[in-house]
Amino acid sequence: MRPKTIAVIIVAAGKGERAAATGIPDPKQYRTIGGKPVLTRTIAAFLAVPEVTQIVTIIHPDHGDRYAALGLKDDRLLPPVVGGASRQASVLAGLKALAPARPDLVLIQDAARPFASARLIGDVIGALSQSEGALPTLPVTDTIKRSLDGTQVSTTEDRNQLFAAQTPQGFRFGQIFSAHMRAATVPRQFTDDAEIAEWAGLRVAMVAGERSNIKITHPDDFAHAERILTGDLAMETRIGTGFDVHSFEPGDHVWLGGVRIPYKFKLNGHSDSDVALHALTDAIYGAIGAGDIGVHFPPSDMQWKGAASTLFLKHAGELVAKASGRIVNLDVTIVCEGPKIAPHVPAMRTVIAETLGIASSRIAVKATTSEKLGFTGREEGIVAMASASIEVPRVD
Ligand SMILES: Nc1ccn([C@@H]2O[C@H](COP(=O)(O)OP(=O)(O)OP(=O)(O)O)[C@@H](O)[C@H]2O)c(=O)n1
Ligand SMILES: C[C@](O)(CO)[C@H](O)COP(=O)(O)O
Repeated sequence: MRPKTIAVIIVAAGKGERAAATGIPDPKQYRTIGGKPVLTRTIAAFLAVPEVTQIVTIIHPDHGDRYAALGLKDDRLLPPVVGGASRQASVLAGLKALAPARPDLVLIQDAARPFASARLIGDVIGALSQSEGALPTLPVTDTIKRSLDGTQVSTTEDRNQLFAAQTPQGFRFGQIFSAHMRAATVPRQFTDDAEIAEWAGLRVAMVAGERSNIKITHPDDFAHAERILTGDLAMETRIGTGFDVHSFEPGDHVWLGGVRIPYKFKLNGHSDSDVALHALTDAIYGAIGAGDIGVHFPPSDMQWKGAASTLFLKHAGELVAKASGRIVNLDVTIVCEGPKIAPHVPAMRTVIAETLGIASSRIAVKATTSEKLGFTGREEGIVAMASASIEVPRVD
């Protein structure tokens, strides 16, 4: 397959009025964090991703000299383009500038978010293989109130359905370009590109955002940004392991890795007995110190009788999100003489990826026989072993 062309629009044409501080003349995107201008950091984050083929920065008409003073040089950097009076208008200016090159994909990024990681950018690109749009989000952790007059609480929202949107937001170029062109003709301001995509009827998938991917909006966000750089708000990596065994009984199929595989036996157990998903689920629980599958889904509870094990895996993924964590990678090994696992590995990776909302490149499924030794060798059952690597906010 032809490599995809992936362009990036970095919108830097705002005035940064809310972040302005007395005695500091530079707008926020030209101020420094850790000695480097915010905009330089944002652009560098995308230059660090080899799949990115071109980057266009949208600047304010008064900031030409400031942009030139950054001294940025790279073959993939296009000349800056002047933006409009709103973020929406600035993005459209970027899309128009890219139209002659017509890239396959476009990522739209706020200059004011200097800490998007290469991994986050990769996840957004990865999600675009299955979705028309990809949006990094974080679950809302504060209780959210609605007020009709700004002084009295009117209602409390159900935060379980609320997510904070970040950038980069990724799209197929042609689709977001025509959506933006149409949006420019209606009397409505859209605050992000995902909202324009939703309005145009495009499907936008959520990928896990990052706590460190802050938008510098207010003066104290600079201190916050310095703390991110010095590691005070850094993430740490946790490892969890999972192990599961189920015995065979007469039957005609097994569930493994979320896939139904015809076989001469079935696996005995309370749920669908998917050993591979059980081991993975326990590995995730283990990495975040959240007990094990039996604690959350007791076998004594009849509601889990025959349950699809994707339900358990999804729950573990939700606990990771609640802990503001993110799955780095998962690895499971299935030990059995049969059925043959290899033909089903791609489908298993897809089910696991979709259940957890992560890229399938973060998932490995492997299989081995035990050389006819032991209970797996005698075809009495199947074993699965898994490990999970998960990043969570550092605790000291
Ligand atoms: N006319 C505009 C307005 C905003 N942006 C960009 O959109 C991003 C998100 O906007 P925001 O953080 O609100 O920036 P400002 O508009 O600069 O901030 P303020 O509203 O405080 O002036 C920023 O990188 C900003 O430079 C833009 O390119 N063109
Ligand atoms: C696009 C955005 O970063 C998503 O959170 C945000 O909406 C941009 O900031 P603004 O203040 O709404 O312009």
